[in-house]
Amino acid sequence: MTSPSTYPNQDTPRHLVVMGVSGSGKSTLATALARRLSLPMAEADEFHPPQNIAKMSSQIPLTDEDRWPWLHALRDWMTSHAETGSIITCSALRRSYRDLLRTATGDVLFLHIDVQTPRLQERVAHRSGHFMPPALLDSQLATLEPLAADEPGIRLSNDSTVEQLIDDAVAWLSPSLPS
Ligand SMILES: Nc1ncnc2c1ncn2[C@@H]1O[C@H](COP(=O)(O)OP(=O)(O)OP(=O)(O)O)[C@@H](O)[C@H]1O
Ligand SMILES: O=C(O)[C@H](O)[C@@H](O)[C@H](O)[C@H](O)CO
Repeated sequence: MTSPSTYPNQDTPRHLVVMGVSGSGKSTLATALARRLSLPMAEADEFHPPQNIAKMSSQIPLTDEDRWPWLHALRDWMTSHAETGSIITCSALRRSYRDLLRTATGDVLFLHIDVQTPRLQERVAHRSGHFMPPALLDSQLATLEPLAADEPGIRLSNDSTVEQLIDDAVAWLSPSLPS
């Protein structure tokens, strides 16, 4: 995984994509980072068409065909925030999905929150009021292709507290943040 310091031009807008399977803590980290870095934020779940939400709610995993229009919409949202940069949550499970998101205007960096499976199972089992059923976690994990060595991003272990995660993310980003 490449460091953001390989993008030394601080004038280039930077989009941060907080990625990972369901329940990994994307919304929690992205909300805190958006506040810390004063970046506009979007939640990928808000970009799903109703039929995708209905499918997942019925315990049917999304296919690539279900995901492409959704990923295009997210990519376009990032491009529309090219002047400021942005932060989004997005599962971004496959390399090909990330390749598409990387076509947004500006640099696109991925922060993958990696959580041990038993901890994930516990989290999704105990959360209420969310459309995503715990039964879909296995398919999320099976679909996940972790960041490859040539993909600009970082793997963050979410066995730590939210505060520690934020500090790790900010420390990793700091070479590229305006001083
Ligand atoms: N670092 C952490 N330590 C302990 N619990 C956490 C941590 N991060 C998030 N959580 C908890 O895990 C649950 C899932 O978090 P969150 O909603 O942020 O995940 P998510 O990846 O956005 O989920 P989804 O994609 O399914 O919407 C929440 O109950 C949240 O409070
Ligand atoms: O790519 C996908 O299968 C979806 O984005 C899912 O990951 C959920 O929308 C999200 O995780 C909410 O729980």
